[in-house]
Amino acid sequence: MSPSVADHAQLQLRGNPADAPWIIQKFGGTSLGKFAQGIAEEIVKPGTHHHRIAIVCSALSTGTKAEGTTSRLLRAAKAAVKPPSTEHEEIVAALSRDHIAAGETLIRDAALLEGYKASVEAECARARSFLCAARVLDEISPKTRDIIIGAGEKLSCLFMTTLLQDRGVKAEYVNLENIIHPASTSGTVTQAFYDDVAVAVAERVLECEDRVPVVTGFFGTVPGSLLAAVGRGYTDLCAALLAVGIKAQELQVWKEVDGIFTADPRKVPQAALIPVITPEETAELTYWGAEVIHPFTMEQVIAAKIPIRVKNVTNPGGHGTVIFPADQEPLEGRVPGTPNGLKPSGKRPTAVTTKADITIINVHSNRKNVSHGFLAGIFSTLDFHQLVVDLISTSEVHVSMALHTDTSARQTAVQLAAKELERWGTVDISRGLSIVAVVGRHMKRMVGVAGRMFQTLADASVNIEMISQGANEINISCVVKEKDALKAMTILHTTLFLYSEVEI
Ligand SMILES: Nc1ncnc2c1ncn2[C@@H]1O[C@H](COP(=O)(O)OP(=O)(O)O)[C@@H](O)[C@H]1O
Ligand SMILES: N[C@@H](CC(=O)OP(=O)(O)O)C(=O)O
Repeated sequence: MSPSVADHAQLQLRGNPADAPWIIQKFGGTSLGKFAQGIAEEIVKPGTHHHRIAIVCSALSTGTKAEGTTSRLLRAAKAAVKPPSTEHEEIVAALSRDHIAAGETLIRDAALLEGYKASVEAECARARSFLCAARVLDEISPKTRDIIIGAGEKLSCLFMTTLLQDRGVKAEYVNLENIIHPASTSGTVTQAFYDDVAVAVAERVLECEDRVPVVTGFFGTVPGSLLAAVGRGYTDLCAALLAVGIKAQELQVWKEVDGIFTADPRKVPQAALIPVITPEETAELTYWGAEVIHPFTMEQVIAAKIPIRVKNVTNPGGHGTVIFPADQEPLEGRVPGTPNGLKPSGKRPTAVTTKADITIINVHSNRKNVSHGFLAGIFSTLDFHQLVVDLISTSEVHVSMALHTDTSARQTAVQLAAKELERWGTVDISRGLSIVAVVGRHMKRMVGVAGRMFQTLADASVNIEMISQGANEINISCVVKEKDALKAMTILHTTLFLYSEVEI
């Protein structure tokens, strides 16, 4: 029997080449919202020439993450249990409209478009039914909230699957909503749990055969809840688990920057792209404000000796930044595209970064208490208020702590904690501060970085409120007034990154 027109069209589609190495590509919400066409035509499709590609998608955002689908679904979940608000219904209707509009703009094939629209409507109807159930029950469990936010990744993957098919790629929608067995969703999140998820996700992806898997970065209701256990940015972790389970050659995290820079390129135009960086340095940078990658992601992938490459959706030909330990060989041969191997030259700090919304709490002991209970008492108070200390500097009778107070809840918690801390002595609070951190693995063997850092800030009349060096010796941080942070970062970048240091 000769193939039908539809079969013929299917035969023309490009799929994954048999037995080629796997590359996992993770796309964030804003990249998908703004560059879906480029991702399909210039990244995924050409990727299948030499590799098997699986893509992991986050939920669409057209502007900032705060206005994106996940944030809107979280708002809907809140509104559902706050009658008489009908905001949840309006949000779901708007999400349906937005996803259908995205499809109408880019999907050319009428039949594919119709099928896509029906799937969007079905998915939105399902989200609506969970929200209505929450309204009736007058409560929303963490698991229900997980299911509701998961609709975001399902919608974006339905969109990307159809778009890829429309552009001649054999693609398969892979919904991981039920990938975790219900029996394992009680208890706590352990490494063994992540190992099981990695295996299950890889098995599901292998079922796609030559079709390019389009995988929901949402991977089901994890023990406790996804938001509590992993937090926002969980699609990075999902991509990491897939890369580990399938033994990928590389995990690519696609951003709207060329990779990791010596400073935030939006703020410091002279910042340079870092070709290779270690996971420890990346973790420090991420912690101090460079929003590059979810920290758990690195742990999982690096333990499996798989390099991570950060690349730019608007510059697919760029080398990007490879994250890999300096002293290891990757699982699958050399890291492709790193001419100097994994050991970049130059004995300078790697990067400088800042973190805003910092508050310092100073506690001066009244010496009426024995010093051994002093620190324990302070930390139990902070723990009670769920406050995390970013930096600490201490003597026997004086403690300064820098805390991230980016939400009004945290600001209130600091206020309450400070009141309670008065039992230990005099307490004062300084607000409106930023952390400035210099990070680099070579700093362990360099003399003079700290000296030059503080001299540079003094020369620029930047007042330093607090100083701290990380125990791993690859970061030196200080706290400055928020209004001085950009000046501090720029001047440190210019001074510390221009001169080589003396190695000891
Ligand atoms: N050292 C750094 N290198 C690269 N990006 C950085 C750095 N510090 C801060 N950033 C910022 O992190 C963001 C990461 O890229 P983006 O694609 O916008 O993130 P996401 O996909 O997580 O929304 C960029 O906006 C960039 O300005
Ligand atoms: N969509 C989810 C998960 C995620 O990973 O997001 P992104 O990849 O866009 O940072 C969120 O907004 O938290």
